[in-house]
Parts: sequence; C-alpha cells; structure tokens
Amino acid sequence: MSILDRIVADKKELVADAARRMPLNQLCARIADTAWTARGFAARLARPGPGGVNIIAEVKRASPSKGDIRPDLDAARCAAEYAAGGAAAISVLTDGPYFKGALEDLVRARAATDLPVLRKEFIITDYQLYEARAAGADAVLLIVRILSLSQLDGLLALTRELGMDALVEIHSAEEYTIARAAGSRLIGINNRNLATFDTDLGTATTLAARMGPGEIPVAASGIHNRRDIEANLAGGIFNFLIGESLVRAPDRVAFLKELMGGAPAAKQPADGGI
Ligand SMILES: O=P(O)(O)OC[C@@H](O)[C@@H](O)c1c[nH]c2ccccc12
Repeated sequence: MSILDRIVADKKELVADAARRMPLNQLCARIADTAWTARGFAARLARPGPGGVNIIAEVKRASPSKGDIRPDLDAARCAAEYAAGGAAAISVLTDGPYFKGALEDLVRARAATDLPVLRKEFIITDYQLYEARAAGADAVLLIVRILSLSQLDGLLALTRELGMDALVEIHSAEEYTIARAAGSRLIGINNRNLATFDTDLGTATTLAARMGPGEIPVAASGIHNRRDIEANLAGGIFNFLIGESLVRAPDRVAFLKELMGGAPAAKQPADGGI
C-alpha cells in the first residue's frame, strides 16, 4: 500500500469521525450564520502580479516525504509574513496525521491577512468542502489522482455552489485529460509524485506546454530558488505553490521578495548560530 493510499484510507475514517461530531446539517447552519465574502483565489491567479510572478505560499509544518519541517510553526504569524513578502495567496495544509496541520490553522491564517486562502487537503467527500467553507476557505485543492472523473465532477460542482474556487491537481498527461474533461481552468501541476515522492521540476513545464489559452497552470512542489522560478517563467508559468523552502527560510519576507525577482535575501543562519 503506498503512503498516498494510506493517507486516503485514514482520511475516510477521519471524515466519518468529524461528521459524527458535527453533522452536516449543523455545519450548513454554521455556514448560513457566518458572514463570508470570497477573496477571489482564481481571479488573483489569472494574470501575473507585480514582478510577473504569483506565489501561493504554503503553511506546512511537516510532510510524509520530509518529516518535520517546522513542527511548531504558527500559522497566523507565518501567513502574515507571507503577506508582507508579497504572496498572492496562502495555502494551508489542514491534514493532521501526516502534515501536522488543522482546519483551525486555516481560520487563523485567513484572519491574519487579506489574501485568499486555499484548503490544502486530501478531499474525497462533499463533507470536506462544507468544512472548508465553514472555516472560511476561498479555494480547495482537488487531487485528480485520488478521484474518479465522476467524483471530480461532483466535487467541482459543489465547490462552485459554495462560492469557492478549485485548484485541480495533476501530475501526468492522463490526469490532465481528466482535469480538462471536468472543465477545470485552474490546474496545479505537482512536480512531486504523491505515491513515490519523486520530484522532477520538468513536470510542470512539460504539462503546461499542452495547455490551452483558457487554462491557468500553477507549478507546485520542489521550488527552491529564483532559478527554479525563472525556468518556469520561460515555460509560460507564472503561478507557483511553494511550501518547504519558504517555511525553512530564516527571513520569509526577504526570501519571498527574492523569489519574486527582488534583491537576494541575505544569507542568515537558520538557528541563530554564526
Ligand atoms: O513544500 P514544497 O515542495 O514547496 O511543496 C508545496 C506543495 O506543492 C505540496 O505541499 C503539495 C502539492 N500537492 C499536494 C497535495 C497534498 C499534499 C501536499 C501537496
């Protein structure tokens, strides 16, 4: 069983537990009772921002491929730093067991900035979309690899009905065909294979080259420096989803500015040493 299969199997149980604690009708009542205005995730990524680059900066404490990154990361503070550095949007990993995240992180990250916020999660059921919306998410990730076309169709329709945007994630030409059949415009190309963790930065540029003018690619995973960004810009991609390298940066504001084409961030020791 691959790690991805395990994550998805665990997720089914977690969602069932969550639905027992908070039944769908209560979740819907909470949505109806809470004022919320979408911050326009997809609209923000439709064209390049200042410097020609949009960065979706991710709040990521840990991952199954890297283990602990910053296990004690404060989601609100981190999001505020991302906003100060010029991020176009924030992504928050809400998976607990494998990424040490929580929906509460999304709530706090969104309250700390004016930016649109993406729920980064292994979404397999409608319930998780209602949860995302109740937490205030502007957008959700839908991963083609873990969904059938009919599931993807249904989840996409409900995402829109709830007023959110979807970032549909692919990793191969076959998955691109499915994303396109579902009618998704905003397409995340994961450079990392979620089952093996192999990361190849050429994946995004290769798949983006197949896309039509109405489709907006987002290069995701394994982006570490300005050179990586420039290679993608040359391939026509101006949206980037970046987690680990941003979380680890000693000065996240300066590093973001550097990634967007500003002056290089000063090299600082990560832990206060010399
Ligand atoms: O930390 P990185 O290598 O910059 O990657 C960020 C993001 O792309 C990655 O977290 C991600 C992309 N797709 C996912 C799906 C599930 C979990 C995580 C992900």
